[in-house]
Amino acid sequence: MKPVDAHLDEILAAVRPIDPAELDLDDVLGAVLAENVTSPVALPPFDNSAMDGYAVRAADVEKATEERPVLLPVAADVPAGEQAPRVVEPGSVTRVMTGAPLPEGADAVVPVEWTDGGTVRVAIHRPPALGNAIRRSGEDVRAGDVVLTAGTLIGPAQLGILAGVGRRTVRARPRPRVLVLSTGAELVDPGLPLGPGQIWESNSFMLVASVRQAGGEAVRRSAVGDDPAAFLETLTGLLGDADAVITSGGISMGAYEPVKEALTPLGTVRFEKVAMQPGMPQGFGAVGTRNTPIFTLPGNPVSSFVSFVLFVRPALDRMRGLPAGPPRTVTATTTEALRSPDGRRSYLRGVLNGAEVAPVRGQGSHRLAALAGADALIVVPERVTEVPAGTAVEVIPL
Ligand SMILES: Nc1nc2c(c(=O)[nH]1)N[C@H]1C(S)=C(S)[C@@H](COP(=O)(O)OP(=O)(O)OC[C@H]3O[C@@H](n4cnc5c(N)ncnc54)[C@H](O)[C@@H]3O)O[C@H]1N2
Ligand code: MOO
Repeated sequence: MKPVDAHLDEILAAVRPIDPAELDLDDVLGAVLAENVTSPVALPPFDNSAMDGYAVRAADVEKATEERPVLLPVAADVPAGEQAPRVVEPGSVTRVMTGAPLPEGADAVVPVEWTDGGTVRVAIHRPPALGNAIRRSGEDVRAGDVVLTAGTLIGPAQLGILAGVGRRTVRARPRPRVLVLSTGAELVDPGLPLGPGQIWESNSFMLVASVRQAGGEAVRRSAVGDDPAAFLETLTGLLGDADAVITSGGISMGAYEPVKEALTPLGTVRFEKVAMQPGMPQGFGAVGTRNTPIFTLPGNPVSSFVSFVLFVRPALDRMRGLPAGPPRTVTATTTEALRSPDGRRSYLRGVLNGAEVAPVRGQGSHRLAALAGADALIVVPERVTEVPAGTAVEVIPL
């Protein structure tokens, strides 16, 4: 059987980062920057007030106390968005709002809470320190500074600074578009009634969610029947400009294996057994004129889920231009004894609790409810068949 690591290596060697494109800011959440972004201006662009209050010359109000407030005329009023009067003359103040430009000569802002809030004259009853509540031009970013580097994953905060430096579009690798197809004549869409021998289709929902969580966009097509020709037609029809395809089911040793039967003659998808439990039957290759990578995952729901974590997720990372490799593991102590088949690496579902991990009840690869109660995969190496309680094990947090 093929080792897990060899299968992942083969996949990572075959998939390439998606070409960058000029993307609108509204479409870049989850994309990965393909340029260094510099700021054309300083941020803040001008000295401005950090509080609603009064721009003053600190020396004018240094003697202010609760008992003896200093009374000064309000010479001007500057809301945010207005240009400041050129200068605040000694012995007067300018009323300012948060974000308003500071008038020349002002060296402190007195928050309105330290005053009587006057608009013609103001009584200030507490002296500000020099520079109080002033945000200096360029203290966040200087003009020409690189604010984000190529390879950065764009999240909400990164979107904030892109907009903050005035960018409407950026060059970035878009999120991979993934077509998700599930196969099986026994499958019925949730929401519809079940007939005899039928079950509700769950893999396509789980895999679409996995794709989205992994930073991709997904298109779902559930319950393609068990006819290889119909499967191939559906695949070809939906392939379009997808960056990757995931299928579930139809790849093992049964009499009706539409995915395997449809794709094997193409010669571009390899079906093999990978030394793991669950998820032993695997297929990977390329389809269509654009050599779109295809992952044919086993139909058992837990097998599909684990295969995504081990193989598809790293591949999507590579396609996004992010560092890609096996899932991150932590070490924990198992609270119970574990069993694993000889020659296969097990990924047992478990619950991680600090430095301890407990396997969930029900390790069968059809046990969706048990999977839903887990938040980690406990890794048992190929040659290990029994792990006593209290042993340190590697764990993949989910
Ligand atoms: N004789 C053998 N039988 C099986 C072997 C084997 O080596 N020899 N391998 C077993 C293993 S391991 C797995 S995993 C499965 C993989 O089978 P397929 O990928 O062909 O999947 P199916 O046969 O279509 O389905 C398996 C199982 O999962 C249920 N299923 C499938 N798709 C969905 C879905 N979208 N939503 C919910 N449930 C789904 C399906 O009803 C079956 O119960 O093969 C073993 N057999
Ligand atoms: O390898 Mo299968 O994936 O056990 O259920």
